[in-house]
Amino acid sequence: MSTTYTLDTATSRANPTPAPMKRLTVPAIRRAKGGTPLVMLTAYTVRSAQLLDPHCDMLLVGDSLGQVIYGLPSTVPVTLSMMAAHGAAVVRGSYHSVVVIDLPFGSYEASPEKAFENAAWLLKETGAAAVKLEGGVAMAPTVRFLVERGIPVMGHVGLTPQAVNVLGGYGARGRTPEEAEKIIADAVAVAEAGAFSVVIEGVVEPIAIEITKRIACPTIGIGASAQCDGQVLVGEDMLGLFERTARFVRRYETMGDRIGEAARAYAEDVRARHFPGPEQIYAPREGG
Ligand SMILES: Nc1nc(=O)c2c([nH]1)NC[C@@H]1CN(c3ccc(C(=O)N[C@@H](CCC(=O)O)C(=O)O)cc3)CN21
Ligand SMILES: CC(C)C(=O)C(=O)O
Ligand SMILES: [Mg+2]
Repeated sequence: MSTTYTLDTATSRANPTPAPMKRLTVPAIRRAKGGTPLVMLTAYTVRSAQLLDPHCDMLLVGDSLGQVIYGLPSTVPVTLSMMAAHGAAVVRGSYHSVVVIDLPFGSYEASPEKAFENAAWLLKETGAAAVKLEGGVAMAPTVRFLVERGIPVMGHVGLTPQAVNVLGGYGARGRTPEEAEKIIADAVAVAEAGAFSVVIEGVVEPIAIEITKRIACPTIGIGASAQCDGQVLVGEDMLGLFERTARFVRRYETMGDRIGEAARAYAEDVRARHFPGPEQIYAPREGG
C-alpha cells in the first residue's frame, strides 16, 4: 500500500494549495485483503498524525485516548466531543492515511438510528473517512444501517475494551471452544453486514487465523496474529510513552525516558543559571 501515491492536481478557490498526494480510500483498504499487511497506528494529536501518517495506511483516532491522553481508568467515560476534538486534529495533521475514528461507548449501542446520527456528526466535525465500533452479532444490523447510508464501518471483535465491565478485565479472549466460536461468529456477522475491515483484539492466535480465512475484508490484529491482513498498535505504547502496556505491545522507542532526560537537563540549566544563554536573549534596541 505504500506505492499507491498518486498526484492530485485538483485546484480550487476553496483548496488553492492541494496536498501533493491523494489520500488512500476505504475501498483501497478493502482491496488490500491478502496482500502486503496493512499498517495502522493510533494518533490523537496533530503532531503525532504528521509524524506517523507517511508510514501508515490508516490512522486510528482510538478511544484509548481516554487512558493515554486523559488518564481515565477505561474507555467507558470517553465522550463524542473528546473524539471530535482529537479526530479533527488528526485529519489536519495527515494527508495520506485513511483516518478512522472510534465511536465512544454509549454513542451507538441503543439503536442503528442513534448510531447513524452520532457517526454522521463525528464525520462532519472531523473529516474522518470511517468509524469503528465494538461488537459482533448484536451490532451487525447497526453496521449494515450505517454502511447502506454512506458511513464506512470498521468492526472490532474479541477483547472489546468498552465492555470491560462485562468482561471483567483485559485478559485474552477465546480460550474455551464456546468463546472461540462466539468471536468467530461475531467477526463473520460484522463482515457480512458490510464492515470494510475488522479489528481482532486480544484473542488466541488460531481464532485470528480462522477469521482471517473466513471473512472477505481485511483483518487488523492487535494481540492476535501476524497472519492477520494488517496490524494496529497504540502509538504511545509503541513509542514508550505509556507505562502500563499489554503483552501484545512491542516498544520501538523509549520516548518517555528521553523526555524525562530532556526535562532533567533543562531543570539543571535553569537552576545553574545556564539557561537562557546568549542565543536566547534579546539585545537592547539598537541605536537607542
Ligand atoms: N495505551 C493503551 N493501549 C491499548 O492497547 C489500549 C488502551 N490503551 N486502552 C483501551 C484498550 C485497553 N487495552 C488493554 C489494556 C490492558 C491490557 C492488559 O493489561 N493485558 C494483560 C493481561 C491482563 C489480564 O490477563 O487480565 C497482558 O499482559 O497482556 C490489554 C489491553 C487495549 N487498549
Ligand atoms: C487499540 C485500538 C484497536 C483501539 O480501539 C483504540 O486505540 O482505541
Ligand atoms: Mg478503541
